[in-house]
Amino acid sequence: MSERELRERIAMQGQSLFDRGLTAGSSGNISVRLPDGMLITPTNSCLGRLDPDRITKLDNVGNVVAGDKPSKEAFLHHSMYQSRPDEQAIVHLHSTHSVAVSCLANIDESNVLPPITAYYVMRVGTLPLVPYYPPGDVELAGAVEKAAKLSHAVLLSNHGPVVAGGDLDKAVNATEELEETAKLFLMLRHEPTRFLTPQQVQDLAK
Ligand SMILES: O=C(CO)COP(=O)(O)O
Repeated sequence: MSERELRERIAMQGQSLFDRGLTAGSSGNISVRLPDGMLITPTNSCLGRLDPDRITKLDNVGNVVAGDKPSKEAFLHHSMYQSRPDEQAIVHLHSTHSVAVSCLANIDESNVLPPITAYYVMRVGTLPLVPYYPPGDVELAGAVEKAAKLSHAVLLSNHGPVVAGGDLDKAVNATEELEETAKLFLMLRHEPTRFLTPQQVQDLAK
């Protein structure tokens, strides 16, 4: 895809997420890896109303090459790309149910959500919890770099999900699968529940 097409794709996916209530106000950010850097949504922009021409282009060391001031999470996106060399796009949202789960006490911090459905296992798999740091904090980027070595999807404590994918559509689809599974988890939390067995999870990897 050309850089022009990638810019339009980011704007289209941002609008789709916004229109369906998966991102509110000016929360969230999206990036796509380029051979010489990345495209990332500008800071304080509403993902539902992105202007493709104003999406920021950063070079490999984080200098702005084109577009508006970058998202304050540009370091975090950079760190995730460092840990996941095969991933080409990253979505970060403050989607309601994922944020709710990120605030729960007594969860398994090495893998926050149990294997509720096969699709969750296939699209997300493992979800480590990243300790709390303020948005845009360079220590948050460092903690994400560490957690992302374990999975392409991580959950920021009291903040929201960050999900990488082989392309932007895959990153968006995995983020939505995570949000739906967080919703199911909250619905089932106080019910006796059958999760997929370790063998059933293993079979999905074949
Ligand atoms: O979601 C956000 C912070 O986590 C929004 O920050 P930006 O507007 O700088 O992208």
